[in-house]
Amino acid sequence: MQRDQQDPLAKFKEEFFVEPGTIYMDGNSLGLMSKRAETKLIGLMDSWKQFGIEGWTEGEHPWFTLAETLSEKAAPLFGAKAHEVMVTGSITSNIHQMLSTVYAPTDERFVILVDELNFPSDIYAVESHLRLRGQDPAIAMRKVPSRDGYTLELEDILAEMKDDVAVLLLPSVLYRSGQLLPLREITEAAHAKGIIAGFDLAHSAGAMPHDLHDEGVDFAVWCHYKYMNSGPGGTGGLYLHERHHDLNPGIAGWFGSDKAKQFDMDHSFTKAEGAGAYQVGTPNIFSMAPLIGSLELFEEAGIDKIRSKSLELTTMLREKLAALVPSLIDVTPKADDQRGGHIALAHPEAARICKALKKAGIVPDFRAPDIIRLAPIAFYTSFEDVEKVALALQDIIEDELYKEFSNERNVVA
Ligand SMILES: Cc1ncc(COP(=O)(O)O)c(C=O)c1O
Ligand SMILES: Nc1c(O)cccc1C(=O)C[C@H](N)C(=O)O
Repeated sequence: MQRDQQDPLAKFKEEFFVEPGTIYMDGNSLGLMSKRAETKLIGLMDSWKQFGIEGWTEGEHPWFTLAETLSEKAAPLFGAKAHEVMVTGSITSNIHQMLSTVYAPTDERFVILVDELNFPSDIYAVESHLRLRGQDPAIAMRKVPSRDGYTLELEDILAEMKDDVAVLLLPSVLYRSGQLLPLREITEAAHAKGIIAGFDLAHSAGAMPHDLHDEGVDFAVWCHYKYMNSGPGGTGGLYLHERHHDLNPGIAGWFGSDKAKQFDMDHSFTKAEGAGAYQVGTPNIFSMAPLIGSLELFEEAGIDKIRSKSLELTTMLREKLAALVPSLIDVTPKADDQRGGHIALAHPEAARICKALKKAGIVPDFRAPDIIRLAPIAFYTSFEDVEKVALALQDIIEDELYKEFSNERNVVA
């Protein structure tokens, strides 16, 4: 296809292990392995083999400073200063860390604002955090309602920013519909009301550029295993605006120490400067290793080019589907600046349509109750792949090929 020939990112497909005969559209949940990720993972296992304990300070990527080195390289993807980002933890553990650090409830201001469509783990984290602080989540957690069950209105978010709200935690991109929220407007409105603004970037990290520092965002958390292809359980990330760096970590551990002091083994904690302070225990070195390779690819491809290609791929997909399969209801917002890297299609038979897609060699995912998510990934999806997916969906729905499957979800996707 001509568009593939003109695509400046087409060459990156061969950097990835794409199973022959399949089209992988689930990189919004778990990105594929790249050859460089594999090489770096093997490289770090080799340094364990070769150096033993000395691997902390020897080898191509010494483990003691690996998280800091990766954070510096990742920071530009988030529009953050190097010392505002830390590769550590998981989204959920980082939510606990950030709330334990910035949430300072008073009798007047104690509510954490989330939304009705928020990812369950974020809700569980907020509820359990509130309980630990002696708050009743039924009162101290408030949810912005959704009018249509798929998206949020800015107006409704702003309306919930009442005087008793201390912190808000919203997604950048909603995991089901793919709606991208306006982080700058939300943050500015939150600050005008004295509210700390935090975001879960799970579905925007690696899919688009961010501007966290200039937007004034207070904190953010994300994972690297989706668009950043760091592998299942790959170490996550957090951002804390430098204006908060005087705060002691709510959950402290020795890897949050000033590195020069850490091995003094002193019982008084000397906090690292910057976001490094919010690390806890020993970093999961092998769960970070793939990210060394992934970040090289991001540096070479450029996040702006990745975002443009992603928008072109998703535009093509939804235009073709609108023409070929009108019974699929595209619930992702139309405007480019209001959507992330995947598109969400609602259909009453969604669970079994996904199973039929898998039988046809296409990997989507299903999210209850009725959503098919499709994420063409700039690094490894071609325009030709997108066309094939649209045609396969047309066959599956027109010929009712999905009827050979039960309309129940699988365990994971
Ligand atoms: C928006 C969102 N938040 C949180 C999570 C869970 O994050 P983790 O399991 O890395 O803590 C996910 C995905 O699993 C997610 O999509
Ligand atoms: N984190 C995941 C996992 O550990 C297993 C399976 C899937 C996931 C996911 O990331 C799901 C994803 N956050 C979603 O948007 O549904």
